[in-house]
Amino acid sequence: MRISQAFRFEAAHCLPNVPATHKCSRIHGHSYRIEVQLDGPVDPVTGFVIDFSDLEESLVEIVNALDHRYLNEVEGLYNPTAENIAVWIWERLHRKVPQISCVRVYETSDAWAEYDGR
Ligand SMILES: Nc1nc2c(c(=O)[nH]1)N=C([C@H](O)[C@H](O)COP(=O)(O)OP(=O)(O)OP(=O)(O)O)CN2
Repeated sequence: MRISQAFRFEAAHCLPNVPATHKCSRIHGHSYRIEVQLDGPVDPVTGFVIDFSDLEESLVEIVNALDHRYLNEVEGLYNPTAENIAVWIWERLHRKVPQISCVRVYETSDAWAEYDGR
């Protein structure tokens, strides 16, 4: 069974490794949407893969570390592309919730990066 939970955060960033002429070399903001997906068996008693509330609790620390921040200053996010944010979230969440199968980061409503640990 596959389940998913989404959360949002607002943050500013710039991309330090693009040319100075690239628009993303300047500080700008995004309303990020993150989708976390989990794969696992359904517990026959609860009917859950995992309780959404427990997953939400595991996400609180991660959201607090990102929400209303300048992402380049967050430890481990010197170059905060959508790809690198997906890996950053995966690494922190996977320690707490080993059933996660992928993390998807929407930087805009049209563009996302997805990481599944590979
Ligand atoms: N592969 C990636 N490419 C880009 C990333 C990224 O994280 N991974 N990030 C950016 C910038 O952060 C940029 O702000 C996003 O650019 P864009 O998709 O063009 O978004 P806009 O809202 O500025 O879109 P408009 O179409 O100009 O309105 C760039 N590339």
